[in-house]
Amino acid sequence: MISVEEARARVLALARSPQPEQVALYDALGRAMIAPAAARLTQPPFDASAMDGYALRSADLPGPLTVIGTAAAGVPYQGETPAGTAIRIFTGAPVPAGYDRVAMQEIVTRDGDRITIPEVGSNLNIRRKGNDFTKGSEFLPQHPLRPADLALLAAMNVPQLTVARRPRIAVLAGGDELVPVGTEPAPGQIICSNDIAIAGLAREAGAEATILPLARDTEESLRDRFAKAEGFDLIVTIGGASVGDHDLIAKVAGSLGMERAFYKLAMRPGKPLMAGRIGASAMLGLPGNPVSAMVCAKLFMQPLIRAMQGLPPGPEPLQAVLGRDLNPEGDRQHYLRARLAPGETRPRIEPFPDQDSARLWLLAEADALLIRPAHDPARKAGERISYLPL
Ligand SMILES: Nc1nc2c(c(=O)[nH]1)N[C@H]1C(S)=C(S)[C@@H](COP(=O)(O)OP(=O)(O)OC[C@H]3O[C@@H](n4cnc5c(N)ncnc54)[C@H](O)[C@@H]3O)O[C@H]1N2
Ligand code: MOO
Repeated sequence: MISVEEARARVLALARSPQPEQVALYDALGRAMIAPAAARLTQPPFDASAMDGYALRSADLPGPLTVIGTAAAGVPYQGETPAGTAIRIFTGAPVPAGYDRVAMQEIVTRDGDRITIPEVGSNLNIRRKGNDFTKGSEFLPQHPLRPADLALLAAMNVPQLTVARRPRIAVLAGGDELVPVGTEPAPGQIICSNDIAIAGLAREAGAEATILPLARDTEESLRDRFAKAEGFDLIVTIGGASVGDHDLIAKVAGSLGMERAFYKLAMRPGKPLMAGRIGASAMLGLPGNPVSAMVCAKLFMQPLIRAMQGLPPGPEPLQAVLGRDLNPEGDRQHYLRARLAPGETRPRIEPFPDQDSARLWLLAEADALLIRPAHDPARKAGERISYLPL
C-alpha cells in the first residue's frame, strides 16, 4: 500500500489547469484569483489628514497662527498657505502644499481665528500620497478572496476580476441500505449522510457540488449514475470501495475505462480510497464509513479542488502538545478525532478514546485530527504532535 504522501501527490496530479472566468468584485468572495489585478490609481491619491484639527507648518509652532480656511474630505482647500497661517482640516481632507503637519483639535487652543498649540506630539498626522499602494501595483493573493481582499480591490478601482471557474463536482453515494434525509427508513435501512457532508466539504473548498440520486448496489444503477456524472471536473463516489460482494465501484469504474492512480493506501481511517480518471473527469472513490469518507475528503478531495483553482492545496499540519499518553501506532498513518484546548505556548490536544469510523457525533464534536505516522512509537503527555484543524 502506498503512503498518504504518495497518494496525495498522485491525487494532486489529477488537477488540470484552472479555467478563467470573469466575475464582478462583489461576487468574488471566496473565489481564487488567477490573474493579477493592477491598481488603477494611487492610494491615498494625495497627502491626507489623519485627524480632525489644523494643518500648519511645524516651523511656526507654537503659534499663534491665523486660521485662513477650511478643508474637508471631498472639499479641498484651494488657497495659498503663507507662513504664520493654518487651516481648519478634517480627517481624509487633502493637506495643502506648504503645511507639513496636522495638530489634532484636542491640543489646540482657539480664540476667534487665532490658534496656539503649546505642546505638539511627534506624530505629523498626515497619510502620505501612495503610502497604501501606487497606480499599477499588482495584487494576486494565494488564498480564496476574503472581505479584506475585496476592500483592497475596490480601493484599487478594479470592478471585475479573473478567477478560476468553480470546479464542478458530482457526488455519487450509493448503497441499498440508504434512504434520503427526511424519509422514514424501513428495517435495515439508514439515512444517507455522506453526500451532504462531501458536497459541503467540496463547496467549502470552492467547488460547485451536484448530489446525484442515490445509487443502488447494482452495476446497472452505478453505470446510470456515472453516465449522469459525465462532463463534471471531478466525480466523487462514496461507499462500495471495499472488498465485499456489494462493493462494486472499482469494478464498474474499471469497466468504464477508469485509469487508476491508486487503490488503497496506508491510512486509517480511509484505507480503501481510490483515485484516478474517467474520461475527462478526475475521480475519487471514498470509503463508505462516514468518518472515513470525510477524513479522505479533507485530506485528498479538498486539496484537489483547491489545486484545480490554482490555490495551494493544504491543509498544512500544525503543532500541539499532547494531553495524554498514546500507545504505539500500527502500520497505517492514523488521523484521530481530537479536541483542542488552549495551552501555554501551543494548544493542548487530546484524542477521543473511541475512534469508531461510523460515529459522526464524535466527528461533529472534534475540532482537530491528530496525526500519527505509521509505526509511531508510544507517546507521552507533554510531547509535541501534529494535527489538522477541522
Ligand atoms: N473484509 C473487509 N471488510 C471491510 C474492510 C476490509 O478491509 N476488509 N474495510 C473496512 C473499512 S476500513 C471501511 S472504511 C469500509 C469501507 O467500505 P465501503 O467503501 O465499501 O463502504 P460501504 O460498505 O458501502 O459502507 C460502509 C459503511 O458506511 C455506511 N455508509 C455508506 N454510505 C453511506 C452514506 N452515503 N451515508 C451514510 N452511511 C453510509 C454503510 O451503511 C456502512 O455501514 O469497509 C470496511 N469493511
Ligand atoms: O479505513 Mo476504514 O476507512 O478504517 O473506516
